[in-house]
Amino acid sequence: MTNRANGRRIGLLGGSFNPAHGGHRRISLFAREALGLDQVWWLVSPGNPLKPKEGMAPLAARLSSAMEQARRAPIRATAIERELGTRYTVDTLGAIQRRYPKHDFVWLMGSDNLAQFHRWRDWRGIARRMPIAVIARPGYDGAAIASPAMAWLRRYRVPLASFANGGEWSAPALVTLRFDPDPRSATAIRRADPDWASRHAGKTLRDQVTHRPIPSREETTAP
Ligand SMILES: Nc1ncnc2c1ncn2[C@@H]1O[C@H](COP(=O)(O)OP(=O)(O)OP(=O)(O)O)[C@@H](O)[C@H]1O
Ligand SMILES: O=C(O)c1ccc[n+]([C@@H]2O[C@H](COP(=O)([O-])O)[C@@H](O)[C@H]2O)c1
Repeated sequence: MTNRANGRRIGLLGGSFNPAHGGHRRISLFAREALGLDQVWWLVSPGNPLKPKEGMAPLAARLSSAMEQARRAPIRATAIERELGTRYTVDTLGAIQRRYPKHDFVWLMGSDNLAQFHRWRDWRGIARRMPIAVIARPGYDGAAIASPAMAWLRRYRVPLASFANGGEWSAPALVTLRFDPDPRSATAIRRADPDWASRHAGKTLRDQVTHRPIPSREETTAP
């Protein structure tokens, strides 16, 4: 991967991770390889502004499941939004870029999120902050292509090669990653195990013995 003095190429995957699953791991490793990233950081959200709180396990439980899924991979599970005090992605990304000015970031998301991206706060502002890579997801690709956000974003589409060759990144830029789509979802896991959230209802971040704080400023070591 890249070998620049301090800066690294980082993919950011935000999500509820309620719970994390093998699909998150697989798409992260796929995106890392395809885009030539050093690491992927998972931003386990304290609360998606568009999702109901009902059925949402505590952050500590979701972070714990994310750490489990990220094991022995160049993936770092974080609760960075809790630490930064941000709720909206546009604010989170600004704060991360200020904290890590030497890193290059790319926002990763599944095509289900692109389909409703136009409902996110200042979504064009997000696209202007960093490139976006969208990962195909079974059942959502049609809606993503026809989405209001895509009507604006499509003019910024770039070929995968422009990312992978280690060249300069600019934004807005949209790259679509096509691979053997992964049908796994947290919804399916919760359906199969409806008590998942309630079993973890009392967990707090303090219980999280394995909780590691977010990477220190300009940290360069792999997780
Ligand atoms: N199987 C998958 N294929 C492609 N993208 C995925 C997949 N699973 C999750 N993602 C993406 O990972 C990010 C975080 O997803 P999230 O934590 O909401 O999991 P989820 O499985 O989509 O959950 P839920 O079913 O509760 O909506 C989102 O950008 C989502 O699109
Ligand atoms: O900023 C917003 O307006 C916004 C609205 C909806 C979702 N998001 C982010 O989208 C990411 C994916 O969320 P989720 O719940 O679909 O996994 C997560 O990082 C959320 O914080 C952000």
